Amino acid sequence: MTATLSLPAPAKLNRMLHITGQRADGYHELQTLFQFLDHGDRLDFTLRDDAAIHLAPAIEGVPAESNLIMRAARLLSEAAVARGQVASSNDLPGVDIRLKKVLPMGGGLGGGSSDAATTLLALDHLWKLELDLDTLAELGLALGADVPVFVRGFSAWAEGIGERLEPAPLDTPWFVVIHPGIEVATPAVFGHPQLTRSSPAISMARALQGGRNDCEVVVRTLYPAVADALDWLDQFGTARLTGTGACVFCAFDDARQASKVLGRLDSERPTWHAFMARGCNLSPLHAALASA
Ligand SMILES: C[C@](O)(CO)[C@H](O)COP(=O)(O)OP(=O)(O)OC[C@H]1O[C@@H](n2ccc(N)nc2=O)[C@H](O)[C@@H]1O
Ligand SMILES: Nc1ncnc2c1ncn2[C@@H]1O[C@H](COP(=O)(O)OP(=O)(O)OP(=O)(O)O)[C@@H](O)[C@H]1O
Repeated sequence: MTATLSLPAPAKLNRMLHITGQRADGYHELQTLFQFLDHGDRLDFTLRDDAAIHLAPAIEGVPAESNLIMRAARLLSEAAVARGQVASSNDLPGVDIRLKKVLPMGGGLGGGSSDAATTLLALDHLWKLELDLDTLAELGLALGADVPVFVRGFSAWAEGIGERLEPAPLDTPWFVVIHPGIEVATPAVFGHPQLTRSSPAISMARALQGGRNDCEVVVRTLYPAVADALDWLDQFGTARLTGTGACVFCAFDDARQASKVLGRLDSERPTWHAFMARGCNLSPLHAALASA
């Protein structure tokens, strides 16, 4: 009998995001609070009798070899070879990976990064490599700045480019998340001359009291649809951008309030995609793996 490991790849929100500097290689130094949502993609992993790695269905516009899932699988198999755990990647069993894509791409919800982290942890488990989370997070960082937090699996205060992580005791409200139907190019935002790059560094305790997203001003200018979504959601509380957008979110004390706002969206802005989800401080991926 072939066993399938079915795991979530949750979304993240940046509850706040300050840009405190820029490194010599062009990457920006951030201070951000990451929190997971109980909403995201799902990946099924089934071992094969040969050594091939297959992913289906394909994501339109993303060639298989550029898909972060395939890149994560290859990176992990190369690491197993480099560490002498197997002589060649052909000695590892192949795997069929099925992706149920739920999260919008270029949405600031970290979907691709989360898929990559789920793949690293799933294949580490199925290939019985037993790499520790430090090693997997370091491998993940090579795939994207947001991968380490998904590998580690706890809500976090992040510094550096997102790789220095400390657990953060965040509240766990319900969120309404709106995707205004456009894709934001992260490099266009980080490359913009008007981006704030010199916010003073603050403590995590201060950030937990509330903060802004420094990308918001530039994203509002470049993408009027995002500005519209922020302004609409601001009627109900404090609307924020996650990452570099395009998604915006607002926190609510209970599910009833969140669902009322979703109802208003249906009638007032039927072309936007939106969902509600609960914030969680332990990643649903780690919760699922603990019982795998
Ligand atoms: C904005 C955040 O979503 C916050 O969580 C992330 O920092 C972005 O992470 P990501 O989408 O995984 O981004 P990456 O794929 O690593 O980087 C995309 C591009 O954005 C720019 N970039 C990204 C992250 C960062 N801290 N500084 C940057 O300047 C770089 O030009 C980079 O080439
Ligand atoms: N498995 C994947 N899922 C989504 N995007 C992928 C995947 N693999 C590669 N990509 C590429 O990565 C890009 C960014 O996708 P992603 O969904 O991670 O954006 P994002 O939510 O804005 O991420 P972040 O919050 O990390 O900036 C996509 O436009 C796509 O070209």
